Amino acid sequence: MDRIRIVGGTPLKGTITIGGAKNAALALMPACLLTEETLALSNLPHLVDITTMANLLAQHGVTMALNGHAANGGHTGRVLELTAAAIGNTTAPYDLVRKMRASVLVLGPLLARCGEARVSLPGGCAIGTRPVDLHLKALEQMGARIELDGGYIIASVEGRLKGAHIIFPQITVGGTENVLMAATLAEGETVIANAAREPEITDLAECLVAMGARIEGIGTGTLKVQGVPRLHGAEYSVVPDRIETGTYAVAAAITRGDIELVGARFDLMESVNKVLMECGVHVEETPRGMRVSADKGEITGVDIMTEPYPGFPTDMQAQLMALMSTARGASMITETIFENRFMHVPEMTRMGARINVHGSSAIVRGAPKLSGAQVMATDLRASVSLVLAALAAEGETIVNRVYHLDRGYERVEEKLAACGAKIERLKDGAAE
Ligand SMILES: CC(=O)N[C@H]1[C@@H](OP(=O)(O)OP(=O)(O)OC[C@H]2O[C@@H](n3ccc(=O)[nH]c3=O)[C@H](O)[C@@H]2O)O[C@H](CO)[C@@H](O)[C@@H]1O
Ligand SMILES: C=C(OP(=O)(O)O)C(=O)O
Repeated sequence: MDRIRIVGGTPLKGTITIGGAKNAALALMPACLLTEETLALSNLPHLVDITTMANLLAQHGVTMALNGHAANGGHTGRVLELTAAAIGNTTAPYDLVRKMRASVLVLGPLLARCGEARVSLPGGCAIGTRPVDLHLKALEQMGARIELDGGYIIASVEGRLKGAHIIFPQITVGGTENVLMAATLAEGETVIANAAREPEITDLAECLVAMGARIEGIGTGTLKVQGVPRLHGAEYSVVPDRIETGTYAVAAAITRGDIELVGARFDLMESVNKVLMECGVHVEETPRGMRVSADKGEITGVDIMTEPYPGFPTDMQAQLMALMSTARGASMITETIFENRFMHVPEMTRMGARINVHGSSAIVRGAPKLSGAQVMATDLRASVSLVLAALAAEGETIVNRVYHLDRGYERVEEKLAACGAKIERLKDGAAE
């Protein structure tokens, strides 16, 4: 298994280009199942999770053409044409779903288009149990019959799904996406109240509108969808990744460097930027994106609580914890979305970070210095938080189990090395 070797201590300086958002792309790709025409997605990131979703869609009968790297509004990224002319298979098998939980996003579209779907239940993962009960209850409200059998969700509906008034008891990003896609082809009006407002949902809703869906309230907590009998093809560009942006913003801050994040959407970064500025990081919008810099010794501890958008994202919690580990003073980081998202703590502690976890909160006391160590990555954002800590640490760090990182970060070592980081990938079997 590949590992990453980092020798820390260099302030990072330069530019990093931000790619398309993994979590937007993973919702946009299954939307192709809603029409027999072609959905062309540009600014698609080159990530393992995207390949997994492409493999899943291919076995449902989707044909795909990848049109290489294309310039797209200043961003780089690939264009993928997805055509679900005929859906030959409505089963999403365990082997693909277990690799990536977002696979469950084929459920709503398959049910709406084909009247049936058999989707493996995604299991829990390192960050929590992550049930999909709210997705299923909402689809049942829309007239679907749902049974669980042999680890599979078996869903069917006679005729079309029916519009319904859905009130999510808890904000769910995936649940909102599944129901939103299903509702576009349902009979009548669906209201989704307490809908998630993440920019990735706005991206999905705008793409669905480009495909002929009728959706009101985009970007708000109440989505109103008038179902239509069919959708058509469209061309759509994936929104830049706000979590990748935030991660590299922390790379600039933690190394007390200066990086311009080209292609970043400044307007989507409000909660993250507010925290960065509160702890003394300089953040400014530039014509090409945003610039993040920090001076030596300047960062102070701040308290953070993760919340649904527009609050501080759980997907940035581990990265901020790495930064707080190098800050002056203490900070309290409270995780409210997932019950087990502090898996990075013991590994950061091995690098000299001073962190105590009490239930859903972690108290971080800034350490005078972090030191390089062998560490193990447990999930995607935990992995990158260890890379960030390593960039600031004295000496050498080896991050093991790098495959988590490749799920969500494109060419991470190349992007960081271009800003002066001493970082290399040790290929499976290579000497340390
Ligand atoms: C591919 C993708 O976009 N992943 C993101 C998505 O995950 P995902 O869509 O899985 O996250 P949700 O917003 O659904 O989960 C939020 C919370 O609700 C709970 N829940 C959710 C659904 C359900 O039916 N029942 C239930 O109890 C979950 O266990 C979790 O505690 O949003 C998360 C929250 O911003 C992000 O961290 C993930 O990166
Ligand atoms: C938790 C994440 O992804 P997923 O929902 O695919 O596990 C993430 O992107 O941080």
